[in-house]
Amino acid sequence: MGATELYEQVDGFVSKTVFDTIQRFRGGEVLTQSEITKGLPCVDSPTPVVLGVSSYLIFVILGLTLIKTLDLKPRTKEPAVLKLFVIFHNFVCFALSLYMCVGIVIEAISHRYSFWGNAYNSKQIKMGHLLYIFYMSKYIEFMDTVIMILKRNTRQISLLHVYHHASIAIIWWIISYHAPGGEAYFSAALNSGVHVFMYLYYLLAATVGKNEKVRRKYLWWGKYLTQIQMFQFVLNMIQAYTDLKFLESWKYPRFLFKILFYYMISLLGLFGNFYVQKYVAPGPKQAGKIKSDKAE
Ligand SMILES: CC(C)(COP(=O)(O)OP(=O)(O)OC[C@H]1O[C@@H](n2cnc3c(N)ncnc32)[C@H](O)[C@@H]1OP(=O)(O)O)[C@@H](O)C(=O)NCCC(=O)NCCSC(=O)CC(=O)O
Repeated sequence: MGATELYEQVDGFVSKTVFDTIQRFRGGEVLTQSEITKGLPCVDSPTPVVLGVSSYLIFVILGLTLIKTLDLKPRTKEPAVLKLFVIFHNFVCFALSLYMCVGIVIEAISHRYSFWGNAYNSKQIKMGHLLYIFYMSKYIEFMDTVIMILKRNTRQISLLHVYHHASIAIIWWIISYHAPGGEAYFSAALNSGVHVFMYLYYLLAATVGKNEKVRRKYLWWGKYLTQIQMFQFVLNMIQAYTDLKFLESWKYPRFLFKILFYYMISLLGLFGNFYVQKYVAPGPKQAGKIKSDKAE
């Protein structure tokens, strides 16, 4: 059997399983594809995202196993090529996030969107394309975990991190496939905005090195960044709740609000735990201190 036939067989199986599962979850309603994203790479079928996330998870398991088996400690000084790659990756993600945030906000204003309560409109092609780019950016973000593994920073490869990176790609595949516009604009604009600061933080962290004094000088705001990330999840949760209660069902698919609501609860729980472990549990003197210093 050739590679193409094998892919077709896998695609048939994955597509049937995914579409059947979503249909069951929606009480029998079939998941139709948006005209806007038809034919774009990685969206017509769930197979690319399922294979992408599966490969990502296998890579993480293999990476962690290798680090554990060889008893590798976090690098005290990484090779120059790795440092340059990390800086490049963060700069790309920073610039892309800025582009997506500004682009989505401009589109929302030009279509006279309200803060919440917006209907999906299959004629708003540019908005659909921006949300599709947002979905594709989730593949680029897999590189965050590759960086963590190459740096052997196992403390960073948490359940929170891996769960977030794996699940968000699947959720945004569903949105890109079915309803890339309307109420989804809010999560994408907000998250891109938050990611502008998150990748600026990581860019600075990668640039300033490991000296704790220098880090305190440039990265003191990490704690506030985590608070902003959590506030973002609260806003998404309130949006999902109010839309579930008050939004007419023809405007935006209700099952996506259900997913958003429970997903935000899970992220808030995991981030709450992260916040306590990193900024509260170590005691006030340690707040903001980078844990990796302990590993050196
Ligand atoms: C302040 C945070 C942004 C990051 O917390 P961290 O504990 O990871 O931060 P830290 O201070 O240890 O980060 C510094 C270390 O990260 C390395 N580093 C640099 N660039 C990186 C990148 N792109 N991905 C992962 N690590 C990276 C630096 O070289 C440095 O390593 P060294 O110390 O070796 O020199 C936090 O709020 C947060 O998000 N925590 C959750 C962890 C996480 O996975 N977040 C991202 C996905 S969740 C997400 O994205 C939610 C959202 O949508 O908002």
